[in-house]
Amino acid sequence: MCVLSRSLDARGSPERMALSGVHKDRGELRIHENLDELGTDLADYIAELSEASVKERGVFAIALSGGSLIGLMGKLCEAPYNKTVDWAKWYIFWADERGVAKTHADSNYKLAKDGLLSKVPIVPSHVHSINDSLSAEEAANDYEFVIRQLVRTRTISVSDISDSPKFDLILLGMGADGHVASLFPNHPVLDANNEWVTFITNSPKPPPERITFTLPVINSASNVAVVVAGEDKAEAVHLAIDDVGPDHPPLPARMVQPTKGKLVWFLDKLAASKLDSSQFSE
Ligand SMILES: O=C(O)[C@H](O)[C@@H](O)[C@H](O)[C@H](O)COP(=O)(O)O
Repeated sequence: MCVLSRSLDARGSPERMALSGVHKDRGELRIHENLDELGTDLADYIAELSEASVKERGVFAIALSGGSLIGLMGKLCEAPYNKTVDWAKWYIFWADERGVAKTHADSNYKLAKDGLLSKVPIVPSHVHSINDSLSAEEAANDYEFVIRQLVRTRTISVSDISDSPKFDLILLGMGADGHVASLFPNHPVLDANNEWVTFITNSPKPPPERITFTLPVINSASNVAVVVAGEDKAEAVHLAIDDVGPDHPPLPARMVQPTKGKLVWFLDKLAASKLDSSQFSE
């Protein structure tokens, strides 16, 4: 990837270097040799956004997804982040949740609780999980109601160009089919524009019932990070980032285009292996 630059990480550590670059219209790319480096860069990035947001607004409203993302965030539970991050100011949300009990192995809440939230001093009342005792439709409505209350009190900011919530950071994984959150390719859920939170009952990836942020909410965030690792994702990364022409209907990941916010891709070199480096600049 000759056009990408090898730069110091955010803390200037010579040991932790990433290939980084900017795609002309698909955001910033941070490509890492291995998952260890990716995890360190991701932890640095989240810690910096948290610090900036707490300084500016007094709180940090962050939305998580499921999948391998949570494991890749694991370094946040370690030094120095476990001591330096202002955890008491974090408010946690989910960009999507699966229609299972919170105690179920498939629950995104359980994944984050076990892998991250139980290991750092988050205030329990700041954890806004999706209600697992309701139907998918009711849970989506209920979650939107919760978010509306928190927008009203400005725990979550509001977009200045629509009435959408403006999360400080939304973290997304991406499936090999290009889905993000529970927004799947060719699914009518991609057209949900009037709701902040919606639901599906026929997910191609089990379990079938899911609750998800809609694209307008994702694209209203101040920051969106898409975190992708593994060779099986390389084709979807290529289709989501490179200019591939009109023959390819846009993948959901390609529809992630923050209106005013910043988009950053955290990739390992396997996931980035099919990118067209001629489309990047330093
Ligand atoms: O609940 C979910 O299934 C997700 O939130 C989903 O969008 C996930 O992030 C991707 O499928 C990537 O998952 P992997 O990183 O595990 O492939």
